[in-house]
Amino acid sequence: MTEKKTIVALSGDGIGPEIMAQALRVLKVVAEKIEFDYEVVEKAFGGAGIDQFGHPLPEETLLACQNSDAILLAAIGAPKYDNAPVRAEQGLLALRKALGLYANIRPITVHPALAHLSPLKREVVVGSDFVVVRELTGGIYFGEHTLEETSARDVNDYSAEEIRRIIRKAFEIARKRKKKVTSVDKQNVLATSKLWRKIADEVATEYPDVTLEHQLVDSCAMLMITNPKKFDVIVTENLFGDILSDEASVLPGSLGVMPSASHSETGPSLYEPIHGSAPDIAGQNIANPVSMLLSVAMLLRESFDNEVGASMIEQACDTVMNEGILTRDLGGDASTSEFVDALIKHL
Ligand SMILES: NC(=O)C1=CN([C@@H]2O[C@H](COP(=O)(O)OP(=O)(O)OC[C@H]3O[C@@H](n4cnc5c(N)ncnc54)[C@H](O)[C@@H]3O)[C@@H](O)[C@H]2O)C=CC1
Ligand SMILES: CC(C)CC(=O)C(=O)O
Ligand SMILES: [Mg+2]
Repeated sequence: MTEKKTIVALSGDGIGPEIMAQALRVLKVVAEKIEFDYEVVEKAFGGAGIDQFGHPLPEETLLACQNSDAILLAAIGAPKYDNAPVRAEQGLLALRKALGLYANIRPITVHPALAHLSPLKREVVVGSDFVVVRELTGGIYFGEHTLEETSARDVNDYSAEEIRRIIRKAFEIARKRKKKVTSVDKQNVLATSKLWRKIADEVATEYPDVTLEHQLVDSCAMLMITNPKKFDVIVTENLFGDILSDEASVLPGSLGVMPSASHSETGPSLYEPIHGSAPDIAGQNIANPVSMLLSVAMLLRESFDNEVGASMIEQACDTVMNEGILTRDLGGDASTSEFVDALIKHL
């Protein structure tokens, strides 16, 4: 008998609880088929943490995450917490830091049968298949922030070691793919980027089988939607990775189909859609659950080495979308739960 695994579920805010409920429904069905023994521990986080405990990362939530085998997060943040003494987003940054989740992996693929869902030309998107490796626990999001009446300051800080480990991670991923790393920076202006580029060149010598190219972030943003097939693994700092990966969602057609995994050096990994809590559509059962479902697939594959369960979910998502059952963000009229009802029939 295999040991029971503990998955912490952080539903958070906005569409978070709706898409988490559907993800757990799917996980239950898949787990029965693949004989995956697990328990779900649900904890308050983000705005929900502020409501219940006065803090976006309550102590018991952090403890449960630290003691888990994997963490599934939906999304946090809502306008009502924007002027709270501690914002919901601070809980997310604090959790990433506390768990040492330095490597955020955001895969982007466009299935040929689903290329029509992209606003971009078919010949541009078909065959796009790359990964954004975003540094997640350093940079400007974690530097000092000062806000005064007539001035403001945010510090962008990176140590050589922080850069080295994320670049190495990108090379390791590239080694198992098309063996190309594009390191994205703004070294024509920023000191942090000059260090970033130097370390990337150093790390490249450890991986003679992988090609390294450098790209400035502004032109990278353009290339990502004019020539996305040129990319295999993009590695970049926290802020740039945040922005570029949301931009990349234009390729498959919606933020609602974009999953991610965040890894530390030793502890549990966290899986979450790249999108936020979408307050504009919360509570209506119309959010696209695919990003959340694909995050569950990544969890099964990467934390539990369960390729069968992961592929089952991924293929079912593709099949249902290919049948034209789509949520509104992709031009359809299926509700969140109708999409998942259809998906469960394909499992
Ligand atoms: N990891 C997280 O929990 C993140 C939280 N946030 C927070 O989310 C809140 C809202 O931020 P926004 O800038 O509006 O970004 P957002 O990603 O929540 O929404 C941007 C747009 O995409 C749509 N969208 C997002 N996910 C969707 C889905 N699954 N299905 C269909 N449409 C979807 C939304 O309706 C909205 O029009 C803020 O408080 C922000 O700080 C933002 C990004 C990540
Ligand atoms: C609080 C933000 C850094 C969340 C976000 O936009 C993200 O991680 O993609
Ligand atoms: Mg983001």
